[in-house]
Amino acid sequence: MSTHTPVTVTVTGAGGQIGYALLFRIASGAMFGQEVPVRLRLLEIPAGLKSAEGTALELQDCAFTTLDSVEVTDNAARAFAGTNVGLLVGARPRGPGMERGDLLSANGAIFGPQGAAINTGAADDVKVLVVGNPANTNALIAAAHAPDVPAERFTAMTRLDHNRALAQLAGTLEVGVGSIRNVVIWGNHSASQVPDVSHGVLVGEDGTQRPLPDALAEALGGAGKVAPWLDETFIPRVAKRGAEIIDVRGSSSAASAAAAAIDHVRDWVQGTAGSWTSAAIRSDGSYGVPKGLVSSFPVHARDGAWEIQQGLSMAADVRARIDRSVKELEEERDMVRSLGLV
Ligand SMILES: NC(=O)c1ccc[n+]([C@@H]2O[C@H](COP(=O)([O-])OP(=O)(O)OC[C@H]3O[C@@H](n4cnc5c(N)ncnc54)[C@H](O)[C@@H]3O)[C@@H](O)[C@H]2O)c1
Ligand SMILES: O=C(O)C[C@H](O)C(=O)O
Repeated sequence: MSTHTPVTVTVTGAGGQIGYALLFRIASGAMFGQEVPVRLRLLEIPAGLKSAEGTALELQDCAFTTLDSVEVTDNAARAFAGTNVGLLVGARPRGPGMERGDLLSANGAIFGPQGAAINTGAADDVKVLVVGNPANTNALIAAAHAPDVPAERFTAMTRLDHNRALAQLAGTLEVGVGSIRNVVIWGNHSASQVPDVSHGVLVGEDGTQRPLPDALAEALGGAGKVAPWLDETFIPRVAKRGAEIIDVRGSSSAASAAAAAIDHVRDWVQGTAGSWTSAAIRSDGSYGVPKGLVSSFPVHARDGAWEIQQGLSMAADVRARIDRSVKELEEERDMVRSLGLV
């Protein structure tokens, strides 16, 4: 029997498709390791309760040694009482004829009350990852309703975009994903996001490091081919991968989103051991991103806190792309402000 204190994890939208891909991995120890028991709280709306209850039955049947308990509820206060990690997955999808303002307003009605429930009842060390879209601005809304929780504990997921970038690069370079380091996703989790390879390195089997742009030049057949490949192939492929998955699969990414959520929280809790990754976190004004916006940065984690990797140089085209993505985040923030949601 484990001597570790159990971690309480709340997953909203637990009856949905990401929930189904996520909960079994959390329960089996993928997020906190094999020594840490997990107490799961599954939050759904009444229409989703049956599905979540079915998932809870299956979780029980897995007999995971790391699973302490599972509770299903449609009551946010109950779901977040004492929670250490909140995974806010359930969101209102964009319906036919719905404008961006309608979508933000519908999500404000979800993330505002959930932020308030976290404020009232969550554990002092609570960490929140927002997955439900529009993730960055939903995180902003939730944080605004939790004035007693440090705002930097509300993060949004761009790890899936980061992982997609690694996979595209690994395919092009014909190397394993594990040999690619220091790729960054900047900005919003939307088509305006900025996948940036300019600081990337390729680590050889003997530990030698090579700038990623040089490795790409060799793979693509010349240094002059890198910029067009980044502009016309790599960046749009990564930024629009969500739409590609929806097109091919008939519904949005689920298992890859769940895997990215595991990566994000595992790194946040356990640390990144010197390397960096990407996460949307509250801006402290770094890299000219207005303070308070939840934007994706190159980050590393230490002692349970994200830190922005500082001092990276930036080419003019990367800067211009980041400015466009940040402008979109500012527009979303202004819209939720005008709706009284933050
Ligand atoms: N950030 C990312 O990289 C990323 C990647 C993939 C998907 N997403 C987003 O994640 C969200 C969930 O995707 P999915 O495929 O699981 O959707 P889904 O429709 O299968 O499941 C969503 C679930 O949320 C529930 N729900 C709705 N409102 C709720 C509320 N107030 N409280 C609790 N539960 C609520 C629904 O009943 C449903 O069961 C979507 O917004 C999707 O766009 C984000
Ligand atoms: O792109 C989407 O609409 C779904 C999700 O955010 C994704 O990136 O897969």
